[in-house]
Amino acid sequence: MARVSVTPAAPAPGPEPTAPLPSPYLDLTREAWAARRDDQPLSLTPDDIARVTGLGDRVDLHEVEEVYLPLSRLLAFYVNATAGLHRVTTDFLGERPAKVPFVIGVAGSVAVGKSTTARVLRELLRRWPQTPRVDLITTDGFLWPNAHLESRGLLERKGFPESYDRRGLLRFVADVKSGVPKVSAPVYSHLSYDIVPGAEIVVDQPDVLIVEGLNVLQPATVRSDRSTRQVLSDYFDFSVYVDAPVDQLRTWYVERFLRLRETAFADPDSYFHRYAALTDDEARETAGGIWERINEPNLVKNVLPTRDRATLVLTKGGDHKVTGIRLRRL
Ligand SMILES: Nc1ncnc2c1ncn2[C@@H]1O[C@H](COP(=O)(O)OP(=O)(O)O)[C@@H](O)[C@H]1O
Ligand SMILES: CC(C)(COP(=O)(O)O)[C@@H](O)C(=O)NCCC(=O)O
Repeated sequence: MARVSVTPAAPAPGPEPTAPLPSPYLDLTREAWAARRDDQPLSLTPDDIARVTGLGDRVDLHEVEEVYLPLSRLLAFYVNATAGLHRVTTDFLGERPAKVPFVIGVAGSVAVGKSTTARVLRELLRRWPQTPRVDLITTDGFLWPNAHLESRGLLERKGFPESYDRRGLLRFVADVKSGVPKVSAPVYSHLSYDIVPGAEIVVDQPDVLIVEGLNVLQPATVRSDRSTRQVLSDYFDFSVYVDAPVDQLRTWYVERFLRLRETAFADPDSYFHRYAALTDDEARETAGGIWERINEPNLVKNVLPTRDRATLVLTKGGDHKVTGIRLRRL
């Protein structure tokens, strides 16, 4: 009888199944990133910078030159490349080319500097010849009104995914992306701490739409029938996550609260007018309490887990200076 000898199969080539996956990101130092500016002249004056920053804080000019200008250069390349992709798709389909806005999401914690980043990017992108019309919306406009939140026990959950009209937000971005003219969004007021009845912001076929908010990179939730929903980031061509250590974020939140006490809260119409009379210690305690009850749990549970979905992560150290940049390349 013939003897059958069985040789053990050679191990499959490639890494062990348990080996870590390659990182989709390239990590750049601030210096390496700044060099990517490639002699692009700075097109913002100190007055322009002052205009785009919140609460009277100035964004350092070097910061704009070394971090945000190279980012706007990369974005200008992406805008051109994405327009090229649309052209080949419409050619393939035999359709007439239509103008499609380039959509950028800006995510991160409360107080990390999302609004400031988004406003600086808007000013820089407006200066590139292919993107003169840049619109910016913040997702707080899609928070449910206080009365609705209160009736569902969600007033202490402002900023959590369930506190937003997610369908309304998705429809808004989908409409803008598909070229619908004059798409309107509701408006939130930090003064009244509520949606402003009847107010709206209208977005009319811009070259670029920046969508800034805590939860813009939220993944799809699975429905009971196991189908997944569309999500906002399906409509993003690029996304930025602004990151900083949690302790630092708490400090920025409390500092901003102390400044608001002297500015916005001092207004008798402010929802938080009662905070204007707090002493420094009381204000620190109140702000720390809001941070610990609402903003930090939301950061840890809902916002931070979305960081790895961003195209680019800007990591900040103290003074809001960007210390490192991660760019998705896979
Ligand atoms: N790049 C920056 N340089 C200096 N200050 C900044 C910078 N980014 C944000 N800030 C300040 O930090 C605070 C929080 O920024 P903001 O953009 O309002 O945060 P968010 O929109 O994430 O809540 C504000 O007082 C703002 O002026
Ligand atoms: C309005 C916010 C939910 C941020 O909303 P976003 O624009 O990121 O959608 C947040 O700034 C906020 O007010 N949070 C409630 C707790 C607090 O007062 O800090």
